Amino acid sequence: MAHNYIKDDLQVEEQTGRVGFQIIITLLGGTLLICALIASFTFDSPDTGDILAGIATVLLGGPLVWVALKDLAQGHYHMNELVALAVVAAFAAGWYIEAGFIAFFMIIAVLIENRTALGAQASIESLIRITPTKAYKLDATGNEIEADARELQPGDVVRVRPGDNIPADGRVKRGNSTVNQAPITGESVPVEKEEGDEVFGGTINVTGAMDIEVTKAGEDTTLGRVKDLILEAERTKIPIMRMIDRYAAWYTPTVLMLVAIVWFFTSQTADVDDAARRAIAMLVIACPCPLILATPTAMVAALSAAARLGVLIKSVIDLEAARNLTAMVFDKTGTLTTGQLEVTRLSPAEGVEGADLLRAAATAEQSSRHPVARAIASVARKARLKLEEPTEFEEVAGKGVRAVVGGKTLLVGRAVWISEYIDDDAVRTAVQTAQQSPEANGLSTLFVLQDGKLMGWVGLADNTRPEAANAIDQLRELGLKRLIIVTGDRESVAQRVAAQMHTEYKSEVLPHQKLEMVDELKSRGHRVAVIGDGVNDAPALAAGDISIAMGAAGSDVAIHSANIALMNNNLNRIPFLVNLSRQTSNVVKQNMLIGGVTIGVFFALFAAGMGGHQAPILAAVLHVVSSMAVVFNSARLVRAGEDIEQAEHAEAAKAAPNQPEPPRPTQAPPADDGAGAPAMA
Ligand SMILES: Nc1ncnc2c1ncn2[C@@H]1O[C@H](COP(=O)(O)OP(=O)(O)OP(=O)(O)O)[C@@H](O)[C@H]1O
Ligand SMILES: [Zn+2]
Repeated sequence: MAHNYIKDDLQVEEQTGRVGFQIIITLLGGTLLICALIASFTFDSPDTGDILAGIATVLLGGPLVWVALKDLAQGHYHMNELVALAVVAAFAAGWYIEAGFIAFFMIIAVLIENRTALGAQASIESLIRITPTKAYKLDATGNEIEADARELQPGDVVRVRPGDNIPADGRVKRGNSTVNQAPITGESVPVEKEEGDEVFGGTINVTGAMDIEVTKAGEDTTLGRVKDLILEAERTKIPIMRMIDRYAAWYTPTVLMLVAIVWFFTSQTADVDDAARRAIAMLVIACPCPLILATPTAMVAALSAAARLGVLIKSVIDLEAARNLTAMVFDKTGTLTTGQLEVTRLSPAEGVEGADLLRAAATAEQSSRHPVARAIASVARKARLKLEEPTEFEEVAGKGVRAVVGGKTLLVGRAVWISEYIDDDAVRTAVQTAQQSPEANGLSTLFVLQDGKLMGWVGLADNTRPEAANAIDQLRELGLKRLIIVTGDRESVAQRVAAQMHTEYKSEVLPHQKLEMVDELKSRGHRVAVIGDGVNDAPALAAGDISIAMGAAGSDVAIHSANIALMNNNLNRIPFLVNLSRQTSNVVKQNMLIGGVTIGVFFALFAAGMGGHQAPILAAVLHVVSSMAVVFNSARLVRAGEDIEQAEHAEAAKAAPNQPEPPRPTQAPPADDGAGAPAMA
């Protein structure tokens, strides 16, 4: 904040309270000033006017001078000194009305600056303050008791009805519904929720009633994390902001010196009053508010626009850097594709039953969170297979899993890795043949090995995200030179996806090779963003100049491992980010120009005697106007991404009327139909 009337670290509410008090003082001072003006015109004796203006100046200028003195006493220079000095000088010269007006305009500037800054912060706060305070907890007998949402504990079960805010993060225990997750994910299309699905505190339950088992409550929820991150991001600084902080100490003395020089010469040639007016006007116009506000107001506005679309930028440094990216490395599974794989083929080896192959694969994969593991688990559930608990389990990143069940060792994973464990040449050839077979073409394949014996393979398919190709086209139009898909999956799958996206690709890459690729791009001078879902790509994410985690809602790891957390899975947020970064940079440049030109040009003009008798008040008005121009210019950024939002709203509205299921009453868990078992080959 430009003038430090208000401590940054106060809570918003307290700040708002302070601002309210200041408005009253300002209004009072302003009224007195106007009375003083009228009095000085209507009464012959100027005394009444002067007394009123004097009181107004003390009311308005008092705090200003007080803060300046306090700053001086603490040994740091701020811009307050310049204005304070101007007010004191005008007061000392007996120009009470001028002194009053300078103080008045300064305070108006401060109020609007603070209001707007608070406004931006408050918009984020409002995004955050949606955390509900009430919850309906179910006790052991199934009775609802009203409870404080902040006092919920993991394990509690709460009931939410249509229209309720969901009080905490949790998992649906009974019932189903659609949920508007926009407060967290920035996506207004409601999401279907059924038993076992994850829900987030602060999102809005739309159609049905659900019982939810709390997994995280209070500050631990996703909403709590998001709030912390946004507030932290606002405190971060890009280098130019640090530079301004550093030069601020030199600024005030330099201005004072220049003013002293002008004063020295003009007081000898012109009359002293004129010299004093010039000096006062120069002090006022030199106040660097517009320059100091130029960057932070733009950054905060951009951060809040991004947050609204579910793009959590954790530091303004990354917001600033995004505009200069030249390359992007995309993970495939879960990033460009939905990551919701489907088992489309079971291909048991001779003498093995399809069901046994599936059971073996599912048993080994039980504890894995990899998308392929989930796909297999889901089919096994639908086929109602009973699974044994492995006695040993190990996941080899980017390769597969190893489990020991009933004394037998199961290996499930990619062909190359599995082949390492096959002694029999004929079997190894069989794996290769299967891998190259037309049935496996375009499918992700997992081979299952039991005690060195091949049980067969499982084929999985994944769909590309509908908006992916378009998002990548936009990135290309934005001038990004290299767009590369890097995947651990096999060639034929990677090639198919890359063909749809018109990008380069690299397949069958191990996690550490993803990292090496990023390093290589960087060594060639590229500024690289890595976009991943956090599964087997954490090292690559860490290596990027900027890392972007997809679908971060619900995954603390993803939120924390990347510079930018995308709370939804919508890839169009990535070109939006690059655009936003460029817009923000432009706004900052415009602001600097507005501030620099106003201060530089008018400083010189006032030195040359512009404005005559009105110079001090004119300077105060110009200072307010230029500060406002900067603040409002920045505020334009808050609207960035509105087109995306509107398009999504329209889509949500279109989807709403023909929703497949009417609101359903709670309780009865939907029966599992057991259908959907995959085709047996
Ligand atoms: N838990 C697992 N069970 C079985 N196979 C696995 C497992 N984890 C990895 N694999 C095998 O290793 C390969 C590479 O995995 P990795 O996670 O690196 O990439 P991916 O999921 O295929 O795609 P992307 O790299 O685009 O995310 C997978 O295609 C799969 O064949
Ligand atoms: Zn100022």
